[in-house]
Amino acid sequence: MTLSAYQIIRPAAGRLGLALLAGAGAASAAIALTACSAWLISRAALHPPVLHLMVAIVAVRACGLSRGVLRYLERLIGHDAAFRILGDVRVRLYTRLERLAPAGLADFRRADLAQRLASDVDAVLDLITRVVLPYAVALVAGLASVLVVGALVPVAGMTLAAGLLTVAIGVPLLQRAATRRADGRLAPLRGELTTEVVDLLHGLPDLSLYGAVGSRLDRIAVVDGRLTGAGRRSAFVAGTSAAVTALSSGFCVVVGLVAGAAAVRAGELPGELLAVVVLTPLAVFEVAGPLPVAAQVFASARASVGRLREVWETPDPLTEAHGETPSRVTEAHGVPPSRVTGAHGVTPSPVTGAHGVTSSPRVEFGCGADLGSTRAGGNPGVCRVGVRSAPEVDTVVPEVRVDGVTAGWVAERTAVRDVDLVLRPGARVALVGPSGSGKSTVAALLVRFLDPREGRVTLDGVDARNIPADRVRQIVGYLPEDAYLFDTTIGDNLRIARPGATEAELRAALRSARLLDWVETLPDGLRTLVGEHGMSLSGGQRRRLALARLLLTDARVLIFDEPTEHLDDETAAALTRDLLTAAGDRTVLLITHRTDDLTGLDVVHLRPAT
Ligand SMILES: Nc1ncnc2c1ncn2[C@@H]1O[C@H](COP(=O)(O)OP(=O)(O)OP(=O)(O)O)[C@@H](O)[C@H]1O
Repeated sequence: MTLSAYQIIRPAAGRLGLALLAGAGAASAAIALTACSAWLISRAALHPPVLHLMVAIVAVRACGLSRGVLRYLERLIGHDAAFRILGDVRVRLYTRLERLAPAGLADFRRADLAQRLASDVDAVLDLITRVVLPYAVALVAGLASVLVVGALVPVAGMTLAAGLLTVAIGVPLLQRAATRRADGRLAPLRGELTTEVVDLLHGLPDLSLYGAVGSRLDRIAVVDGRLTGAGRRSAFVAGTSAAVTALSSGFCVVVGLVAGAAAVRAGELPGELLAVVVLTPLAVFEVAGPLPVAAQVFASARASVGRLREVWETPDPLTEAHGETPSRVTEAHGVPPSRVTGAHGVTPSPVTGAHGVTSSPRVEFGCGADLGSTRAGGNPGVCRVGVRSAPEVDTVVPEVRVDGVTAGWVAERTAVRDVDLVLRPGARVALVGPSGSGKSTVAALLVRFLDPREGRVTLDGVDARNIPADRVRQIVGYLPEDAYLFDTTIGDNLRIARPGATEAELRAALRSARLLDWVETLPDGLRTLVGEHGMSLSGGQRRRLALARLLLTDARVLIFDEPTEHLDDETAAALTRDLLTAAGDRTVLLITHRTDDLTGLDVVHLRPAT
């Protein structure tokens, strides 16, 4: 998937064109204002009848007024276009990130990613308002001025053309050679510095304990030094470029004066036009003056756009299966006792008793013609889950199977190999295994954070790759080991799972997670702030709050990843009991290290991939 320049500007290409026209008009008006004024002053010195000056007087007024209006329009339309483009780029990137996370983002550091999403995206704005528009406007206005001055005094016109080419092309080329990619290094260095500072802030307590704060600060100082060096070099070159631009402008004025005076003496140029030839270059260089800076902005903005492209073009961790049976209907009633099977790496283990699955709607996954209305927009071959009749799909607990799955997070490493697992509707299964054996990876496969390299995960027989990831996650809920709590209230943290939830629903979820009694003792109740990462809660309260959030969803298959980690035995046993009770008739997959108390659960052992 590529991100071309056209794709970037497409949402506001028309507006950009208008801004360009307005900008070129404003620049031409400014140059014409100087030229007309110069002619008017020279001509007036000869005391002609005032009527002979009327056209020039009107032209000066018209140019003076239109310059301001057109400049305003250029800014207004240009920035409007740029912000539209910026908004579109941000939405595209966030959508892409959503698709990539978490498996596709393994190679990116969080702070650097934040830097890319903030200042690197802003560079797109610079690219449009400080590079594309100034260059385009200078091209139009410069060409017109060269033609006019050249028509009056050819040598002056050619000198002006040479001066403008020097400023627009020569100086940027020299700049590029002088900075030796310093400009291009600014964005990555800023990303590196942000990463180091965020790392330091996160790890400050540990670094203090080990007395390692100084060495981290030294590392930051090194990166900061490199960034300052690149910035200083860039600023020095910008200053030199400004000096060369001023010299070029002065040179064109002097040549215009000398060549123009010679033309007047030779009778080839009326005297009052000499001022036009001499002063027009000054106005043109007002327009062309920012071009060396624009070229510098271009170098650093190009690096930023390259960094955005890296995110955009990161290979998709999710794949779509081919050759799937078009559609399939499953009957959910009369669910037989569930069974867990294991091939390589998984010990076969019978499972007893489905838990109260009684509903019997017909649920369809796939791409049957009669489900055409549920086909996922713009993603051929991917179909949504459809329901032929009430009750809702979410009341049905599908059978989830993992068949001969091999998968990994990074290309060169395999996290799980040839895993088989069956979760019959209503089953209660404990997935146990040594640390690093791939238990969380199995969970990631079940919610399509990751797709199998070999084998397949199915929901009621339909390959999960044929069901949009979002939909899979509505059916299969996951409570990760490090479930994230946002720095907001208890209520808002819960509403992430169900934005329209009423207070009664929130309280019911908290009650199921055995947290309601505690919340009711708080002066602010559901409006209590939990702090960054939920730091104002205890470990057990954090987990119960995250559990309540998961219970608030309609997911019919619940995966709990080490929910009792770091809790004492008594609290752990109570939490396990509570979450199994709260799960009701939903399927439960409990990932755990603890093998001491798994009463009522069918135990599946996962062995490491290698
Ligand atoms: N997001 C990730 N990016 C890259 N590699 C990962 C990621 N998550 C897990 N891995 C790798 O996959 C392998 C299996 O890890 P996983 O977390 O699934 O094991 P686990 O059995 O859940 O471990 P634990 O019990 O310690 O949580 C490990 O080698 C780990 O390094």
